[in-house]
Amino acid sequence: MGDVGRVPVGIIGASGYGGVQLVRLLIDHPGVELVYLGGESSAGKAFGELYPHLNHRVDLIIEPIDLDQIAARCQVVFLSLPNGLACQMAPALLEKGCKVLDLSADYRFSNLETYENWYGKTRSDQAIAETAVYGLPELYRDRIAEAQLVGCPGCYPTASLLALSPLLKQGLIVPETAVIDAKSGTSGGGRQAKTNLLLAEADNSFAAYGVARHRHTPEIEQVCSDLAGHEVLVQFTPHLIPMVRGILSTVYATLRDPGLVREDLLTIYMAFYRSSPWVKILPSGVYPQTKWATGTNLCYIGVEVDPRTDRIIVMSAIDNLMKGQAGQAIQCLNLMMGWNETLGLPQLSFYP
Ligand SMILES: NC(=O)C1=CN([C@@H]2O[C@H](COP(=O)(O)OP(=O)(O)OC[C@H]3O[C@@H](n4cnc5c(N)ncnc54)[C@H](OP(=O)(O)O)[C@@H]3O)[C@@H](O)[C@H]2O)C=CC1
Ligand SMILES: CC(=O)N[C@@H](CCC(=O)OP(=O)(O)O)C(=O)O
Repeated sequence: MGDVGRVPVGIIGASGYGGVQLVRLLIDHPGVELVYLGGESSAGKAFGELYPHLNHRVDLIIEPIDLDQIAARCQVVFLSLPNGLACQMAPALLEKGCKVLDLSADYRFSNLETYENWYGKTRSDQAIAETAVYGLPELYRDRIAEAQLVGCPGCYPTASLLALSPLLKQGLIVPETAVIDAKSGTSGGGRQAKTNLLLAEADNSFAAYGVARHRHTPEIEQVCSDLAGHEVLVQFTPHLIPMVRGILSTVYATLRDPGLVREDLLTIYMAFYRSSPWVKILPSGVYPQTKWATGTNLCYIGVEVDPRTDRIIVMSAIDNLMKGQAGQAIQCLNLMMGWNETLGLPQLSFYP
């Protein structure tokens, strides 16, 4: 068991990019003790052997996955696994009373038919999926605080939804006109070897992929529909850019009231995110850069209006492994445990 007062926490999938980012954050988190790391091909290796720069801080061995044992040792379990595995593990952990935060797509959809159609996997745990809360704190803070199971958002949906939410919630745009043009660094694809993520393939190159069919589209649409109060379809195009960390999402939409100017919209965004410590609305005329967010859980948002087209253009920048993944999962953990949303997350920001 963990130290008195500290919550014992485990990570399944500790060797991956999400896993190592969780480890780096959790070893300095004052509320938790990291007691278990699990994996498949890495099982049996010392974590410090895989990540020597953390050897002096982490003396855990990556263990094979025994759910009974994990539940006996951990109060909270992070699942940082490829899609389709969390749904095989979460039910047993939940039944034994663990709180579960899943970083994959398995528990992001309330309707599993959508998941099955887009992810090509069959599921039989609709009842459990319905208990899961979508882990975007800026929209679902109260529900996350009560949840036993959180389905953490994808990286593109996080950046894109934070840009779109104030507009949808207040009916300021025609939802169907939303076009999302997003760019990600290569770490978004995970640590496993993939040809398109090799330096020789990705460097000095910039291209769209998954055009008109990327699986983050229905995830973004689910939340947009929730905010708009009716079914909304959006156009989402992701791009791979030659950098390691970061996402820049640029969102275009037609304003319902063509009289709105940039300053009006900035006031609306600032009010919407007034109680959200991890969203920074940039001053008038300043647009976000991905490097400002690197290593932080921050989402930077810049807003512009084009009076010639009556379109709003919103730009959001995050670190895909932080606000887009591990950092956001810890923000959710903080809410689930009744702690301050910022606990254990680095405050450093490159923009004042
Ligand atoms: N990278 C990103 O920017 C983001 C990723 N996500 C999602 O988070 C999840 C983790 O992503 P990421 O960290 O990038 O992935 P990685 O490919 O870097 O890591 C995957 C992890 O899963 C483990 N694993 C794979 N197969 C099995 C198995 N059969 N049983 C047990 N463990 C297994 C691996 O362990 P081992 O090495 O031991 O085999 C490894 O630790 C994914 O669902 C991803 O889609 C979400 C938001 C952003
Ligand atoms: C650059 C890159 O490959 N990015 C990943 C998105 C990572 C992510 O958030 O995926 P999940 O929804 O599976 O969690 C992709 O487009 O598949």
